[in-house]
This record gives sequence, C-alpha cells and structure tokens, in this order.
Amino acid sequence: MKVAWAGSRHAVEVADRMACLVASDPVFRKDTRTMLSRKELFKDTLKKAAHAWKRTVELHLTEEEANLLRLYIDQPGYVDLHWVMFVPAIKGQGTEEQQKKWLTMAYKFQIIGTYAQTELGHGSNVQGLETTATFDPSTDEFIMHSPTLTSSKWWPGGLGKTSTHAVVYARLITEGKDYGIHGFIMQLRSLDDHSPLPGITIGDIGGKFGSGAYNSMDNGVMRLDHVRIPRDQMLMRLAQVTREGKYVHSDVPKQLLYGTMVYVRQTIVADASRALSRAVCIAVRYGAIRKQFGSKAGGPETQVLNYKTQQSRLFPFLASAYAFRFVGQWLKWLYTDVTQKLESKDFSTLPEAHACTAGLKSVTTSATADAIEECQKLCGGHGYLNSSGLPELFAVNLPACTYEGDNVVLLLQVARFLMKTVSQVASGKQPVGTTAYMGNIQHLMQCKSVVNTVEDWLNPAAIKEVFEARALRMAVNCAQNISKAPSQEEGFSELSPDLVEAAVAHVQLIIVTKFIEKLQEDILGHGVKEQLQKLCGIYALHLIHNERLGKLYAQVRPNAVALVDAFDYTDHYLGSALGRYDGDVYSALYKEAWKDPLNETVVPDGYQEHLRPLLKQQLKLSRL
Ligand SMILES: CC/C=C\C/C=C\C/C=C\C/C=C\C/C=C\C/C=C\CCCCC(=O)SCCNC(=O)CCNC(=O)[C@H](O)C(C)(C)COP(=O)(O)OP(=O)(O)OC[C@H]1O[C@@H](n2cnc3c(N)ncnc32)[C@H](O)[C@@H]1OP(=O)(O)O
Ligand SMILES: Cc1cc2nc3c(=O)[nH]c(=O)nc-3n(C[C@H](O)[C@H](O)[C@H](O)COP(=O)(O)OP(=O)(O)OC[C@H]3O[C@@H](n4cnc5c(N)ncnc54)[C@H](O)[C@@H]3O)c2cc1C
Repeated sequence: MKVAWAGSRHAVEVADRMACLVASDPVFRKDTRTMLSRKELFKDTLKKAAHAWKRTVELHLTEEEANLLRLYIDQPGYVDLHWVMFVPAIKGQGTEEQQKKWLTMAYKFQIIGTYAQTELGHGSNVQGLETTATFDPSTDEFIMHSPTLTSSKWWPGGLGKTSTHAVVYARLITEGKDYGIHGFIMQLRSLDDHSPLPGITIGDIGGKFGSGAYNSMDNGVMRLDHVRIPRDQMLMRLAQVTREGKYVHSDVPKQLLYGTMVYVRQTIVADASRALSRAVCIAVRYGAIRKQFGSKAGGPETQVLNYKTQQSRLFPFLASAYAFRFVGQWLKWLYTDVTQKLESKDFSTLPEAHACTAGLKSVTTSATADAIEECQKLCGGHGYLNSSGLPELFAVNLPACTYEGDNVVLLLQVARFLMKTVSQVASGKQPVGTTAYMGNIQHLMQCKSVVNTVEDWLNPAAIKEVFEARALRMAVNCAQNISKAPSQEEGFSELSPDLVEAAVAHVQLIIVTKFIEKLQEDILGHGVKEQLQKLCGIYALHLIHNERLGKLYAQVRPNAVALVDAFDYTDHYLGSALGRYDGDVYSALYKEAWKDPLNETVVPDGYQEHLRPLLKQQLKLSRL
C-alpha cells in the first residue's frame, strides 16, 4: 500500500531517506515550536533553513531530495516562496537571458526571492493592482512606485525580513499608456548588510492565526517610493518595452502572466492530500488506542474507532486522502503536459489546465481544512492539545483555502469554463478532456438511474455515470437560467452560488474518475487493490449520501490502521503524541506536558504579585 500511496518504490525509498535524515537531526526538532515567541520561532526558521541548505550541499542532494527535506522540516518559511514561486516565476516569464542571469544566483542562494503580487487593497483582483512601473526613456529605467496606501504590497512570504529580491507585479506605463499588470525583478535589500534599499519601506505584517504554524513565515508589507530599476528587469518573455519605450506584446496568451499561480495550485493539491493524510493518520491511530465505555457486564471498554459514528465521520476523510493523492498525481501529469505544449506554442489545453488546477486546488483545500478540524474533534479533548499535532496542522493548512486564489473566486473561474463548454456543446462542438462527458448530453440529461440494486453502487461505471449526470444537469440548469437573465453578466452574477455548486460537482467528478482510473492500473501488493476499491466507493458515495456506506465502513475497519501506516510518516513528521506509531499515547501526552515553560516552576510567576494578595485578602474577609 506504501507504493500505491507514494507512487513508486523509488518514491518510497527517497521519502524514507529524507524523512529519517530530518527526524534524526536535532537542529530540525519541532516539539517545542508552539512554545516559542514569534521572534524565537522566526530565528529558529532561519536556523533550520540554513542548516537544510548546508546538508543539501554536503550530501549533494538532488532537487527531488532537497524538496522533500524542506517538506519534512515542515516549517513555512522564506525558502518556500523562493523555490515554489520566485524561481518558477522567472522560469515562466523571463527570457532565456534573464533566466540565465537570475536563476544562476537563485539556485546558489546568492539571492533570496519572493513573489510580490498581492497588495493591501487587492489580492483576488490581479487586474486591480495599483503599484506602478513607469518607463523613463531618458534613463532607460522603470520607476517602481506605490501611489496609494492600498497599493502597498501585503502578504508576500519572506518579504518582511528575509527576501533580498522579489518578482513585483505592477501596472506597466509607457508613453503615457497603462498596459496592465506585468512582472518585474527588483532588489529589495543590500547584499552587504541586508538593509532595505533607498525608497523601499519594508516590514512584517504581524502575527497570524494559531501558535507556531505560519507564524514562522515573515509575510511582509512593502511600499515603494519612486525606486528605479533597469529596463531589462522587466520580465520580458510575454511582452517587452523597447529602448524607445514602445510596448511590444509577444505572440503568447496574456494569461501566461498567471502561469506561476497555475503551477503552485497544482502543487497545493498534493500538499492537501499530505496534510489530510497526516490528520487522518493521527485520528485513526488514536481511535484504535482510545477506549471509552464497555459492555454493561464490566467487559473491556470499546475502541472508539469501532463506533459507527466515529467511522462515518472519519472514514470519508481516509478515502479523501487517497482520492486527493491520486488526482494530484494526475494533475501533475496534466500540468507537465500543458507546459510541454506551451513550449511548442500549442495553447489549446491552457483553459483546461486553468480550470482543473483552480477547481482541484479549491475543492481539495476546503475539504482538507474542514477534515483536519473534524479530526481534532474526533480525538476528543486531547485533540485540542498542541502535542496532538492537530491545531498546528489546521493552522498551517487553513490559509491554503485563500492563498494562491480564494477558493470561491477560483470555483467561479471553473464555472465560467463550464458555461463556455455548455454553450459550445449547444452549437455542436464536441467537448474533450475533463468535459468530454458533456458531449453525452442526450443520454445523461434523461438517463434513468443507472443504479437500481445495492450492488450497482459499487460498480465504478455506474458511479461515474451518476457523477457525470449530476455535474451535467447542474451546469445545464445554470446555463438555462443565465440565458433568461437580461444579460450574460447579470445572469452569471445572480446565479453565482449555483454556479459554484456546479463547479464543485464537476471537480468531484474529476476526482472520482481519476480514482477509478487509478484502480484500472496494475497495483502491487496482495489485497491492496481491493482496499482501494472500497475507499473509492466510500469517497464517491459519501458525496451523495448513500446507504451503502455503512457496510463499506465495516469492511474498511479491520485495515484502517494499515491504511494509515501506508502513508509512512515518521513520528517526527507527524508531530503527534496521539498518532505515534507505537501507540504509547498516554505516557507521550504526560511527557509533553512537562515541556511547557509554564512548568519550569511549581509556583507560577505572578503568584506573589497577583494571586497571594487576592487569596490572603479573601481569607481575611472570610474571618470577619
Ligand atoms: C508558503 C509555504 C506554505 C507552507 C509550507 C509548509 C511546509 C513546507 C513544505 C511544503 C510546502 C511546499 C510547497 C508549498 C505549496 C504552496 C504554498 C506556496 C506558496 C503559497 C503562498 C501563497 C502565494 C500567493 O498567494 S501568490 C498570489 C495568489 N493570487 C491569486 O491567486 C489571485 C487570484 N486571481 C486571479 O487569478 C485572477 O485575478 C482571476 C483569474 C480571478 C481573474 O483574472 P482576470 O482579471 O484576468 O479576469 P478573467 O476575465 O476572469 O480572465 C480572463 C481570461 O483569462 C483566463 N484565465 C484566468 N486565469 C488564468 C490562468 N491562471 N491560466 C490561464 N487562463 C487564465 C480566464 O479563464 C479568462 O479566459 P476566457 O477565455 O476569456 O474565459
Ligand atoms: C498565508 C498567506 C500567504 C500568502 N502569501 C502570498 C504571497 O507569497 N504572495 C502574494 O502575492 N500573495 C500572498 N497571499 C495573498 C493571497 O494570495 C490573497 O489573500 C488571496 O489571493 C485572496 O485574495 P484577497 O485577500 O484579496 O481576498 P478577497 O478577494 O478580498 O476575498 C474576500 C472575500 O471576497 C470574496 N470575493 C472576492 N471576489 C469575488 C467575486 N468576484 N465573486 C464572489 N466573491 C468574491 C471571496 O470569496 C472572499 O470570501 C497570501 C495569503 C495568505 C493568507
């Protein structure tokens, strides 16, 4: 099952090696992380990132190994933005010459970059960004400026205290005309003493949700006061400005400006499956250890994982972890395929890539955030402790519903794609790819239920057709209602809640379809495919509330712990007293409690000033 989860024996081997490298290095300890002040936590993040780089160089780690090292360190920091956004932005929007210049320095960590797009006043609406980049032909420079308070760059990870450079998104103005948003490389800080360069005011935006967690990241604020940069620091793969100041758009779709976001959304789906699997691993293992209430005859207490309510709440998340993992593997293939097509100027699958990355990022991160919160409740009181690992897991992954695109805004992008497809089908065009099912509109719009017997509900073809019919009917219904509106735009706005639901149904169909397709592959291991078939059934049927689920839960229960062991997480990475592999939960909880700084003294600080006088006074009063 490990291989099915990891994707290959090689992936299992590399992951094991990197996880053990991190777990065995005291510099990467994280058991006291939630007890540190924000400044201590930030400094700890700098230390870990520097040590990780040192180990990467010493051990000659490959890019795959270095990414896994960063992943198992499990502490958001500037390195994530450097590798996940700054480098891909230059790769995607820089010319060959610009890539050669800047990536050479970035790969050697001679510069540290971030992705500075969002502003105080705009995040979702990229075309509404206010930072300006005005070309000055007299000096062959762009003047970068924050014209208003709301144009302050706000949120970029690493911007606050760490990044020396950034890809900054700004309105390009030349010859008095505003050409909209483009990317520019800017140096922010001196490479000698790290002080901000002239005209740049820069700092951290302050603490964020939860202890530990994302507070390790210096999300920053930046204001620019007429900062001049050379013309050749405009990222010029998508468009150029000539020495004379003429704007020249290249022959690629302007949406490639958004390419970095598509790339990150694709990676976030894999992150969501990993975060969800960690929460499920903790809750399943703890559910097998925790016993509450036994038979009246004084028999042994019952494992809480045996309660039907616990299973009906938890097993859909177990199934979702595998479902998101497999659709994430497919999405990585889709993204690679689109990127290769772009190289040969084939832009035909760009809309599909946008819709799939936006939709899957939205659906998987929303489901994961909700599931982690529920896993905390599934562990009772102990799930609320930092030593359970669940509060931090929730706090680190909750913002994924917002960053890289607010989930509702992204679903509306999917809805826009679906409405265009419905319209094309109506005009006789055969849809392809993930919307191919819409070409079967006659059958799916009228089909009687293809599932008549209980057994039908475990027939993958029947399940797929149910999901196709659901998604198509919701999309067509929206299209019909929009057509009754005074205008397409008004109709789309009025119907937006229904359009979001239709988009979710389409994305869930993709997830179910990719799970079914995964099961048609050769899957190693005795009994593994059968277990995955049950999980596929649980994932699909829990979305449509089917009465078949109870039987499936009972069939999965005997293998539940084995199915989470297959995630192959070290106790270090899981970071949970409840999810330990050895199940020694109670002694682990007890041991972790004493690490809290509050237990450094048996009589707490503040007793003499605030508690003793109160108690003494009350005692005196009681004797009057
Ligand atoms: C950071 C570390 C975190 C955790 C670390 C923990 C542990 C470490 C271990 C592992 C971590 C590893 C990796 C971490 C993974 C992820 C975390 C990394 C980074 C996270 C930080 C977050 C970074 C950010 O948030 S960057 C900013 C993101 N901002 C957005 O997403 C903005 C959203 N808005 C938009 O995209 C656009 O404004 C819009 C799409 C909503 C609207 O576009 P527009 O205004 O142009 O209008 P439209 O008319 O809608 O579109 C016009 C046409 O263009 C098409 N279109 C739109 N977008 C795209 C696209 N992207 N691609 C292709 N085509 C696109 C659209 O369809 C229209 O086409 P049509 O034909 O005209 O219909
Ligand atoms: C932890 C974290 C890290 C981040 N890192 C970075 C970074 O490194 N670089 C960077 O550039 N940015 C970063 N961001 C910013 C992030 O990309 C934005 O917050 C995100 O894109 C959402 O935009 P917003 O904040 O403007 O939300 P808004 O769009 O203001 O959302 C507010 C509400 O309005 C709704 N809404 C907005 N538009 C519509 C619409 N058209 N129709 C219906 N509803 C709508 C949304 O659904 C939401 O409910 C980060 C954010 C977070 C939380």
